[in-house]
Amino acid sequence: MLMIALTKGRLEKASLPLFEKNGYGVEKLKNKGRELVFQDTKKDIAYFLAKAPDCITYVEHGVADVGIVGKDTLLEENCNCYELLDLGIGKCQFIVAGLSDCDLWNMTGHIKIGTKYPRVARQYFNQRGMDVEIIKIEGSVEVGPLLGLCDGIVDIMETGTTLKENGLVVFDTVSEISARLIVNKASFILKKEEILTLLDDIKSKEA
Ligand SMILES: Nc1ncnc2c1ncn2[C@@H]1O[C@H](COP(=O)(O)OP(=O)(O)OP(=O)(O)O)[C@@H](O)[C@H]1O
Ligand SMILES: O=P(O)(O)OC[C@H]1O[C@H](OP(=O)(O)OP(=O)(O)O)[C@H](O)[C@@H]1O
Repeated sequence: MLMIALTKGRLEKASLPLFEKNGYGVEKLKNKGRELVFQDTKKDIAYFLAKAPDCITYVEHGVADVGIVGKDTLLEENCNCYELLDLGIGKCQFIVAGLSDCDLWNMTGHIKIGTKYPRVARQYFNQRGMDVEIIKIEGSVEVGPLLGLCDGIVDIMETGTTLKENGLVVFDTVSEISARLIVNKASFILKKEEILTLLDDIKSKEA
């Protein structure tokens, strides 16, 4: 039996078609209430829903054999597991943004950056040789520069609508993001065949 941790929310919705179109029985996941653990109706697989960093924790501890998590979370958290597949879903970018009248790169003095991803932001600004203060924000990150909490943000952009509607512009792209399939290291030895079958089933057939 394989146990799969799915990131709740956007990635959960984007992952379901990958399973569905390849003969997996995920209808209970599609029509769920508050239930969080589901048995596949066609395969010997169980799925459960968790927040992205918790998916990593469950996979690292071997409670889940496999997880589906965004590259953003993998870059932010230390993940001691195998990243085996780019699923090509949940595509977006890490960007640096701010108000259009802010010249972030030529600012002198104390620079403040708001982000949900302090590690990614710290690494980015360190690489540019910029000493900035990182302020951790849990969501609605675009509000930070608007209200003067910070000069710039490091956040996810998908369509660009949230930035645009809040009067912010992109200063730089940090990296591309998509959902990845991660695997517990011991599971990859003990359940190799099951895992390789899953990988083969759900990897993009167009490639
Ligand atoms: N527009 C987007 N905004 C945020 N994440 C996106 C977007 N598009 C794809 N993703 C991916 O989806 C994952 C989950 O995002 P989602 O918005 O569902 O939850 P979250 O905002 O990270 O957490 P929370 O449950 O606190 O809202 C992200 O980690 C990222 O990999
Ligand atoms: O480029 P867009 O298509 O507008 O998407 C980007 C927005 O989506 C995410 O926020 P989310 O909706 O997850 O809400 P949050 O701010 O509470 O994390 C992200 O943090 C951006 O704010």
